[in-house]
Parts: sequence; C-alpha cells; structure tokens
Amino acid sequence: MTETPAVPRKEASARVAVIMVAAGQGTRLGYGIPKAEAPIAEHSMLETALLSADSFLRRDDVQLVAVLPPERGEFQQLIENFAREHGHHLAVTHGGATRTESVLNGLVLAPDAEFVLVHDAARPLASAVLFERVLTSLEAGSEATIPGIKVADTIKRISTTAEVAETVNRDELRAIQTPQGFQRVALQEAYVATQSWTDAEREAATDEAMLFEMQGRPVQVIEGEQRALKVTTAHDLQVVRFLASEEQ
Ligand SMILES: Nc1ccn([C@@H]2O[C@H](COP(=O)(O)OP(=O)(O)OP(=O)(O)O)[C@@H](O)[C@H]2O)c(=O)n1
Ligand SMILES: C[C@](O)(CO)[C@H](O)COP(=O)(O)O
Repeated sequence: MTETPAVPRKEASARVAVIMVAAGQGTRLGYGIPKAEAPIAEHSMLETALLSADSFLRRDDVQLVAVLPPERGEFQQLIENFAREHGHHLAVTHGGATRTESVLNGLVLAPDAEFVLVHDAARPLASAVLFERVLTSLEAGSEATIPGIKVADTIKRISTTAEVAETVNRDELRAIQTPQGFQRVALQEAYVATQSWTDAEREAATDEAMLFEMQGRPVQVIEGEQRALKVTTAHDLQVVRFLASEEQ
C-alpha cells in the first residue's frame, strides 16, 4: 500500500461544488477493493462517473470535491492525474465511516459555494445533462432538488410474515437518484439540525434529501435518468458495464 497524501488538499472556491462521494467499501458488491475502484471497461468506476459528467465538471464555475477512501494512495494519485488531464478543478478529501460523514468531509472543502451537488460515484453513468438540470432547478430558487424515476414494478407492502398487506399507488412513488442539489447554506443548516438527532435517526437518513424532509423543508423532485442506476450488487455492475460498452 502506498502512502496517502495528507488531507484536506485545498479548499474549493467556485460557485458550484460537486461533492463526489466515493469512499464506500462496497460490501454488497463484494469486489474486494473499494467499490469506486472497480473497473468499467478501461476505467475505474469513479473515473467513469467523472467522464459521464465531464462537460459539467469542466465548467469554470464548478469545483469538484472527491471524497476518497483513506489509505488508497495510488488510487488518489490516479484520480488527481485524471482530473488534471480532463480540466476538472479537483479538491480531495477522505471519507468517514458513513455516507453522511463522507458528505460532511466534502462540504468542509466547499465553504464559499452557492450550490452543492452531492453525487454517488456508484452511479457512474449519470450524465452531464442531469447535473445541468439539477443546477437549473436550484438557480430557479429551489433549496433542494433531487432526480427520481418512475417505478416500473407493482409495489406491495408486506407483513413481517411476508403476507401482502397492500398494493401501493405507484403514481406517488419515485426511485431517487443522485446528483442531489442544494443551496449550500440550506444543506449546512440541515446538517446542523441533525446534531440533536439520535444515532438511529441519523443512520435512517440514507440521502441528503432526507435531512430536509425530516425537518419539514421542501424537496423538489425532477425527472431522473434510467442510466443513472446505482451499482450496489454484482448484477448492477454487469448492467453498467454492458451499457458503457454499448456506448463505446
Ligand atoms: N462511508 C461511505 C459510504 C458510502 N459512500 C459513498 O456513497 C455512495 C453510495 O453508497 P453505497 O452504494 O451504499 O456504497 P457502499 O457504502 O460502498 O456500499 P455497501 O453498503 O455495499 O458497503 C457510494 O458512491 C459510496 O462510495 C461514501 O463515500 N462513504
Ligand atoms: C443516495 C442514494 O443513491 C439515493 O438513491 C441512496 O440512498 C444511497 O444508497 P445507500 O445504499 O443507502 O447508500
């Protein structure tokens, strides 16, 4: 294992910060290395996510904050070189034990941003167009905007003994994706409010939008993308590799 450079590397000062969370272990994928390093064609998952959002990340008013797994010095070097070659304005920090901690570590590097877009490296095919749509919604005045897609299957709520309790109205459901966009000040306020929460409440918040919901603040849902699916299991990785190969 190579030595990992000290963090934080530098503060972001652009109007828009993209916090790319890539510090998860990927236990459910079971690849043996952090999920963001798993290969998709000739790139790692994180590089693929950066390439998919490339034209957005090249904007002069956008700063990229990559939240990387600690003690993965070679991977960090790879990402720093990649960002330099592609004209992405990169700051690097390391992740914590939970996704929430990782996002907070990233937020520390974006103290002056007006807007923050939090994105999962585990959604490596989310397009630059999707990032633009989320930002446009924030610029129009939304405090919090998240992409979501309609649910294709019939959804049933079940009992503890796996008996059907009810069929849920699909029209009211959306499968939520990232990038999730926020006015930076509002996101920081939402995080401050979680300091009085129990650990269980904090763990129940699987995305940033939940912090807003639990505080009764509005969250706007816009149309997501099928291609922005999340790699959680080995099957998801196969699907993403197939989609990526179709595009080459
Ligand atoms: N402590 C953590 C946990 C997650 N993430 C990131 O949050 C995104 C969504 O998390 P998930 O897919 O659940 O990743 P893992 O935590 O790696 O997955 P698992 O629960 O299977 O270990 C991923 O891009 C992941 O790298 C992170 O930066 N820091
Ligand atoms: C943030 C997220 O991608 C929205 O769908 C999702 O909640 C993260 O998934 P996790 O498995 O709970 O980390």
